[in-house]
Amino acid sequence: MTDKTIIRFDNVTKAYSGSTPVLNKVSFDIERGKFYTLLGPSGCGKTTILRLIAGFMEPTSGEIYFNGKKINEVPANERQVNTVFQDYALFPHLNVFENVAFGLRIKKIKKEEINRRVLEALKFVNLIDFENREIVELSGGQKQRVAIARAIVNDPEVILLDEPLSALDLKLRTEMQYELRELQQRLGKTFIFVTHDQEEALAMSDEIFVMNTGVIQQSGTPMDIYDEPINRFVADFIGESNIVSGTMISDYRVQFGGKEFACTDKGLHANEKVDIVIRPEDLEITTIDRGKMTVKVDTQLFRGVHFELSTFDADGNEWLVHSTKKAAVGEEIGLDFDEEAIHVMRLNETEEEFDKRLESYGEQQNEN
Ligand SMILES: Nc1ncnc2c1ncn2[C@@H]1O[C@H](COP(=O)(O)OP(=O)(O)OP(=O)(O)O)[C@@H](O)[C@H]1O
Repeated sequence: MTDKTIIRFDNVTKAYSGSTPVLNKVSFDIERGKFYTLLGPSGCGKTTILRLIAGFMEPTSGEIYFNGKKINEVPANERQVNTVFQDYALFPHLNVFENVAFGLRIKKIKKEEINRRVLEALKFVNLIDFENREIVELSGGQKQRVAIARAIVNDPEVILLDEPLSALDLKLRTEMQYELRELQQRLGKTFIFVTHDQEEALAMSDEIFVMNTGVIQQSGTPMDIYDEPINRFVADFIGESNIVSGTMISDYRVQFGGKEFACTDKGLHANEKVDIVIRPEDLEITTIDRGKMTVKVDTQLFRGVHFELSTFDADGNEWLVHSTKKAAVGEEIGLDFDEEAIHVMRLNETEEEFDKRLESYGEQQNEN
């Protein structure tokens, strides 16, 4: 734990009413002032983590710390945390001002201070002049902003956002992604954002926790996770990937698709079974004699910035290719790629082991 740590989960398990745990020994640190995203498929436990942070329930085992103090049993209204819910949870019978003022009125704060704080919060979310509007008179994006104003008016240290953009159409959703990120930076508060949309997570976050079935599979910056996925699940969930099985031959040599290739990985056992990832944009179309691999083009789509090809090697492995060059359907082509494009993933490696292994590659580079 460092001075910057605001929330710590230490081996937190949560089981609802005696059933199998929906969170299984989850540990992580959240630093002050950063934008975090919990990313994962439906039912993996993202909302459960938010509820535990908010204090809507207690963990079955493990400890939760806030600013270094254990808060497992601290009630929700005594935590420095506010939540923005998926459906906004606004009061339809109150206008915009009263929706934002609601929590402050309950706390019996003076009228002048309520006025000042509500108007300040509305200004923050660009809703000045909207204070007398009824909720039904607002667009989806405006309702969203009222919900955010209602969270920030309490001046919490942490704001939790549970899929807050999922009800918006694609265009507004993209606009709100910029807006939320910018708002977080202006406020300088810690945001913990839940989504199952990987593009949203990559675009908005300082740090992403990729979750599956109650555990965090990998945490890191968007680029770290995209460039160095820890396993098949993460590689498949974040961006598009070509994933095949392979065998390590020796340090810096790996075999897949019936051929041997140079790679940048070391420290694995000879003959160790591994998974291989190559991103579609790292594959270049070339002639068969220049290619490291020969594949047959099955389909080709024009995607505006690139062509998207589905190709197959002789072993029947599919290789997706994103390229500015085009090929002909049915044609045999060569695929070229750098050795850095090959990501070797150990089977069942823990995040700690994985990080250590990658660090050792860095040390090697520094020595050279
Ligand atoms: N109150 C509850 N009682 C029993 N089981 C629950 C309860 N709330 C959630 N669950 C179960 O716990 C698991 C995790 O739920 P959670 O809401 O945390 O997932 P999620 O990742 O947020 O999913 P989604 O993206 O669909 O919201 C799910 O299998 C869900 O059915």
